[in-house]
Amino acid sequence: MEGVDYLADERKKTEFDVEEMKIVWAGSRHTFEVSDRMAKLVANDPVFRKDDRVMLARKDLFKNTLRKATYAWKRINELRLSEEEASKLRSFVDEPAFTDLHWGMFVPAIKGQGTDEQQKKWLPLAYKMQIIGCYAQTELGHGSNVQGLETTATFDPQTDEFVIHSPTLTSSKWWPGGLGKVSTHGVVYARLILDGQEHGIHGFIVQLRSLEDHRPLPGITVADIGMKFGSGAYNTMDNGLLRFDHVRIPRDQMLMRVSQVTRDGKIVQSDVPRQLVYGTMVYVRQTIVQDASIALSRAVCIATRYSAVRRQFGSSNGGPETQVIDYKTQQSRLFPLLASAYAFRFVGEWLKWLYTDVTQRLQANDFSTLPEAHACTAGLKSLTTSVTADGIEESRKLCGGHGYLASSGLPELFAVYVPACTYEGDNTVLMLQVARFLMKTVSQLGSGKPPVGTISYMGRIEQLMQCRCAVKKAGDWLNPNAVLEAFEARAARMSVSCAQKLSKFSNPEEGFAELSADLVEAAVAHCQLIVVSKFFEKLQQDIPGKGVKRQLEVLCGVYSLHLLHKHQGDFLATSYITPKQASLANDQLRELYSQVRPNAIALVDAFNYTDHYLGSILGCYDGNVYPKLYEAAWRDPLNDSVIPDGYEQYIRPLLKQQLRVAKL
Ligand SMILES: CCC/C=C/C(=O)SCCNC(=O)CCNC(=O)[C@H](O)C(C)(C)COP(=O)([O-])OP(=O)([O-])OC[C@H]1O[C@@H](n2cnc3c(N)ncnc32)[C@H](O)[C@@H]1OP(=O)([O-])[O-]
Ligand SMILES: Cc1cc2nc3c(=O)[nH]c(=O)nc-3n(C[C@H](O)[C@H](O)[C@H](O)COP(=O)(O)OP(=O)(O)OC[C@H]3O[C@@H](n4cnc5c(N)ncnc54)[C@H](O)[C@@H]3O)c2cc1C
Repeated sequence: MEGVDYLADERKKTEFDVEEMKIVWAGSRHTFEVSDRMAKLVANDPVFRKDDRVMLARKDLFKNTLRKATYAWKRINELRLSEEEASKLRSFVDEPAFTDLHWGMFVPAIKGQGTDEQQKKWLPLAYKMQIIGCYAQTELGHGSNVQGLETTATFDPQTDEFVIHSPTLTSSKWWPGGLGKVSTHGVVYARLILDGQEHGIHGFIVQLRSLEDHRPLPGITVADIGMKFGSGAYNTMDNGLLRFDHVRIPRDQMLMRVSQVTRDGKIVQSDVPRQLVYGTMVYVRQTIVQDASIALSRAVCIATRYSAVRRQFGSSNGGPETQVIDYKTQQSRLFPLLASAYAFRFVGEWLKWLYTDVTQRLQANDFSTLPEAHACTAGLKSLTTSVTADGIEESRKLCGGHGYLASSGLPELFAVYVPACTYEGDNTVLMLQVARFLMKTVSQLGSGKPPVGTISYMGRIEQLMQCRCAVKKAGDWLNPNAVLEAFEARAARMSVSCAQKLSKFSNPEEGFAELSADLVEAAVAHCQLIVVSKFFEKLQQDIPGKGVKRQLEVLCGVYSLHLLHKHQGDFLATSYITPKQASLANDQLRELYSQVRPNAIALVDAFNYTDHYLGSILGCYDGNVYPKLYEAAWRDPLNDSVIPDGYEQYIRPLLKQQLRVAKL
């Protein structure tokens, strides 16, 4: 029935002010209002329709994306949207496109690594989209190991130019989004060669296509790399390949904030650390953490609403069957994901602050917090994307068979999301960077330089190595100090144990390689501690609205205790807790699930997602799932005719043959 809210009874159970929770989720009233306005603008515009996407062949799909991206740009200009509004609008269009890389990497690379003069020249062109850019770093043979890139940029002092060249097949650029068919320019990463000597990897602005007819410029070979995982999904993006045959660019197109090359071909290093060449990746990793909470919350919203609609077993006297959300097993799989979505939201908010802080310091030539910013962005990118990718797949399973339908929205969400575990740094490679930072911190303990920021707990290492958990009853696990100490002791002990094992190797690099699996586990423990502690910090803030803070306390409990339960091996092996205390944590967790249950629907309503953005019949706001599934089935092109194409050619002769066999 039109207009009926099938989840109304669920919504009546809510114990908190959902409107206020929407503000908490958005980050501020202003952000909420902008998001809400942009989401509705996109949802109400038929050009942004996306339910047909999985049916389209690649060429049509790509052209459709070009149409939407161009139309979005037109609307942004017509409505004179601010940068914030424009970025929200693009995100609600919800379709990977060349614009993601233009705004998300090309522009930030010029901003972060270009001199003032270079910014003045290139940014206005990019802001007006008079040039379209991509970020061309990865090569066919080299992705994780940036120092292993093979593309060369050789300075020619005769002409005051760099010669960009791809010396081997494996040096072909491979993967950059927007490169395959659209970008006119790229920030290309290459090995700088001056007078026959190598000077490491640097970024160069290179024009790739003519601004007149879009043809590749002389010496440039460029194409799309082909279909990727899933239908629809990331295939809207033209990830590309690119080869250079001695392509010449003016000297001033090397991004020169970190190092400058003079007219006579000498390199001048500024005070800026060389790692700032990697600055765009740090920026994007930070945004990926914020995006993880969005992707996970979408999947959880779908799975939660559908779990309240779906009923299986337990009917007595002809009454309705049990809502699957009432099964404890369903709760123990779903509610930790719900809590993780909120946890990632808050840690993402904090990471954005950290990034802004480090950027301001860098501008004042204070580089002291750069190593921590690198470790936090790398580690949290790795942790949150891994959990989110697994969480989307778990949400699909939580929806049973119907979760496998494209119309559930989950298969496409998964296919679009999973590469986040790989791009911007493979998750294992990034966790090893965190481990390197942890080992360095442990080795410097006692040097008189106290660890600060997210690593400051290491300053209490003696206490953390000796303390024992004081929990006596399940309710004691609700005490934030008990939980924090447990996570700190676990992280500290795992790091120290790795450092002790490492010290037995005469060659530290060999030891690091040998122990790398243990080191990744220690890094994960450290990153989980950051998320838990940032959730507790959020709860210290003034949070208005009836029952809002209480719900967040419950979710924080679910987040931390489900991790404690899942990783109880770590907590037991490091002798911080006893098996009895582990069991009490699990008892408390079960109790918390019961407290989440009546509020579950309202907690996902607080994400404020439109049905358009969710793109899921199972997750639609009114819960009217079955008629919508039935109607959607009829819209499938296969159902355009009763007798399928191919009947005469294949099915009929087959059946005829069966008939002949039967007559024999
Ligand atoms: C929408 C999707 C679009 C996708 C786009 C893409 O995927 S784009 C492509 C994305 N591609 C990728 O993401 C590729 C991933 N790979 C990489 O980022 C690098 O190759 C690496 C970090 C793995 C190794 O780096 P390396 O070989 O240079 O060296 P090393 O390990 O020997 O470390 C030396 C020192 O540098 C430090 N340090 C390192 N990074 C940073 C940083 N960002 N900041 C600050 N510091 C940093 C490190 O801590 C260490 O410090 P220490 O101990 O001396 O005090
Ligand atoms: C959808 C998508 C979009 C992308 N967009 C861009 C873009 O716009 N621009 C761009 O430049 N690049 C882009 N990339 C490339 C991306 O950044 C790389 O794929 C990524 O950095 C991983 O590198 P790799 O492919 O070399 O993986 P590999 O390093 O080859 O990884 C293979 C395996 O080896 C393991 N491994 C590697 N090194 C180590 C180690 N030291 N220790 C232990 N294990 C290790 C990894 O964990 C992984 O299991 C994109 C990739 C994808 C999938």
